[in-house]
Amino acid sequence: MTLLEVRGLHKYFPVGAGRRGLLSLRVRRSRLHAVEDVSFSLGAGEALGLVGESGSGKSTLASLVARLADPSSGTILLEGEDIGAVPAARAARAAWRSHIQMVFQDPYDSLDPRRSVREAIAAPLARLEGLGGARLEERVRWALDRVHLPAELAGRLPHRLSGGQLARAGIARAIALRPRLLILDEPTSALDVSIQAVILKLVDELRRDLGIALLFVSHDLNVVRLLCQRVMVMYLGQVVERGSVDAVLGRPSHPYTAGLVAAIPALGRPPRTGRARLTGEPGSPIDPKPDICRFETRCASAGALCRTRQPPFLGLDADHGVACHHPLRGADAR
Ligand SMILES: Nc1ncnc2c1ncn2[C@@H]1O[C@H](COP(=O)(O)OP(=O)(O)OP(=O)(O)O)[C@@H](O)[C@H]1O
Repeated sequence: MTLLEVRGLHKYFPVGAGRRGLLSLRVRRSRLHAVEDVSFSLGAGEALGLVGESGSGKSTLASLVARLADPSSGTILLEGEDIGAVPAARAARAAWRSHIQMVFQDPYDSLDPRRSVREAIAAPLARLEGLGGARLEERVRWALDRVHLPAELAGRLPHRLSGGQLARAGIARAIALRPRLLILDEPTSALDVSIQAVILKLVDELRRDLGIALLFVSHDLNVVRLLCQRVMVMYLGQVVERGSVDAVLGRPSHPYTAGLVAAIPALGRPPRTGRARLTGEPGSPIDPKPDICRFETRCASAGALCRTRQPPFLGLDADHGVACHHPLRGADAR
């Protein structure tokens, strides 16, 4: 069953003071294209990884789907209901608010330093579900138990918890509302490597046991491979490749994906070198030329077509698509 459907989502940020054209009376403002024409769907209980270099638009897309920010245009459907049209300021009180929850990189973004863990978990339950008394306490206990956080830590303030305990508390707060979709933005990047693995295992356990779908933002393709069934690769605000983890990371078709995959440090061997290696810097996301492939400046396969037309999104098979005029095939991809 489709839980989430996103169609043609855009997010522009105005930049600079604006310029007046020579022959025009209108002031033209520059725009930063943070998310551009993004479409995807997510099934109930499914995990979708969102990968790409810094600045590719992952966090902006996550915050649009979490309805913490308003899209410039496009549609976001949750179980068929159009939640994208509700302004973010009102979304906080919407009936579907508890169905989508976000876990941030820094637990302090969701845990008030002056509130105990118990209060942090209880507040949204009281506000959104009107829970109180024994039922509220029972749900708080349930959430703590699900994330394996000892009940005796519930009275502590966030600064008296370890990094791993804080991460668990942030997840407990989100799952206490029994969401259908959990959005995790680099949830473990602030943690020690040994604790990261434990927290990721916990997230996977919650997805399996509670049937929560995950939108998982990460720099780390190894983590996405372990945790997700599907993956979406972003470059300068656009989705350049999408599909099952096996297809996209096993047989990448976009030269950019191939570059990211080649850079994965596998156990016991250094990152690959050669054709697939990513070099150069991404172009500017401010007022990008409309008729040009965004990756053209870094692409070894770029030709005349790439400099005159944006590549359309092509379906390669049932669950694998790529936006490239010259997709890689077979051995090219490695
Ligand atoms: N509030 C904002 N105002 C202006 N520009 C913004 C704003 N938020 C993000 N951007 C810009 O939008 C683009 C996408 O940023 P975003 O944070 O979504 O990328 P990201 O892929 O999540 O990067 P990272 O992995 O570093 O978090 C960047 O160019 C960024 O500078």
